[in-house]
Amino acid sequence: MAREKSTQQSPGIKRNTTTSSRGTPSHRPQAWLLWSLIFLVIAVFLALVYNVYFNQRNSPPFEVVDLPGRGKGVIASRDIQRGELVIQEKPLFIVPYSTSDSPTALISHRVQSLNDLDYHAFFNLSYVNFPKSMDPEVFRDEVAMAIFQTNAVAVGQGVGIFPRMARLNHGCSSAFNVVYSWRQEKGEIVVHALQNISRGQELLTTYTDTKRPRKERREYLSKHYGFHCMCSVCSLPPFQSQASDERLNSISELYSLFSTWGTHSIRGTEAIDVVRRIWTSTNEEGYYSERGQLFADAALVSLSHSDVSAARAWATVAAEWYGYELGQDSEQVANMGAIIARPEAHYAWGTREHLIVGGP
Ligand SMILES: C[S@@+](CC[C@H](N)C(=O)[O-])C[C@H]1O[C@@H](n2cnc3c(N)ncnc32)[C@H](O)[C@@H]1O
Repeated sequence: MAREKSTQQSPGIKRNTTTSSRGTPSHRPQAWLLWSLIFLVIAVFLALVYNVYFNQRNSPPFEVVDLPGRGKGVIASRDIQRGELVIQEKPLFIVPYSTSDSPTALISHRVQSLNDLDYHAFFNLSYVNFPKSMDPEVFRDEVAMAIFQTNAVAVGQGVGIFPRMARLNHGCSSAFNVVYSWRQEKGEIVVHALQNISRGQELLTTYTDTKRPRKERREYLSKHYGFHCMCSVCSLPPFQSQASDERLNSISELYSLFSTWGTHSIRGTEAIDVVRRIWTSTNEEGYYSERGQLFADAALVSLSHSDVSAARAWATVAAEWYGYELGQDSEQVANMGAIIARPEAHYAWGTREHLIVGGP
């Protein structure tokens, strides 16, 4: 019946489509319009969401701001995940470690060769340890040298200036949350987040090996960088600061002990045990740097002793931590992949007595 009805009605319906605003057929063009509108709204909404997401992923996740008592510094403009790439930068210039020329003349020459933009970026950087008796407007070469000493970082065979990265302030032990590494093949520096960083938190790198007591760290930082470190570790109350110092000392000693496996002074099983102890102590301290290297060394010990499953297991955790610190696309992660795939193909395979050393 319904079908019959609809067939019978169709001629009249056709006639009515342009004049009537009621009844099913006269709604057809409006329904079409309504659906188009809905699709349009959805498309615009998706484009907006994508745009926001895309911009977030592609604009730097930080801003450089003035921070009382420490000049400029770098603050997260959104939450940053552990392992995220935060800075990728080519140097303004790189100089060799040592030179027969006067270092001041060498730096001055490199700075004079910069284009206007880079020249200003260089002279915008901060500097310390500049004699008060000298007028910085007059002694430009000496200012350039002071800027270089305050901001340059070791890369490959030389020392370079990276103006963006140079805004990162320092933190000790558990306080630093980003790590830089040099990519020789691309001639650039990359900085990765070693810990999750919340929006508004300062990004801190480390200027020195901080696996040493607060007094030593502060002396070094004061001498070379002209500041008294008040990072979250240096500001711990006396009892906790002492506990941290003891842990850091013990971690350093454990690293030294581990290295004696290379001279056959400790057995493979003991070396692996030391790695586990370093892992526990660094967890307690909140010190996450250098783990990729530590676990890669444990993989090396394991495969040298032909312990295939330990080698694979250590290489797996090494790849994870290298991934955070140096990037998933780093050659170190690729090297661990090769060990996981074929430990026996490694040059050190079976170079020590056969031994089950044990995994993580
Ligand atoms: C490489 S620059 C870092 C960026 C610098 N704050 C700026 O304004 O460009 C090194 C200098 O920053 C300052 N600095 C770095 N870390 C600091 C910290 N934790 N506390 C106070 N000052 C710090 C020191 O003056 C140091 O010599």
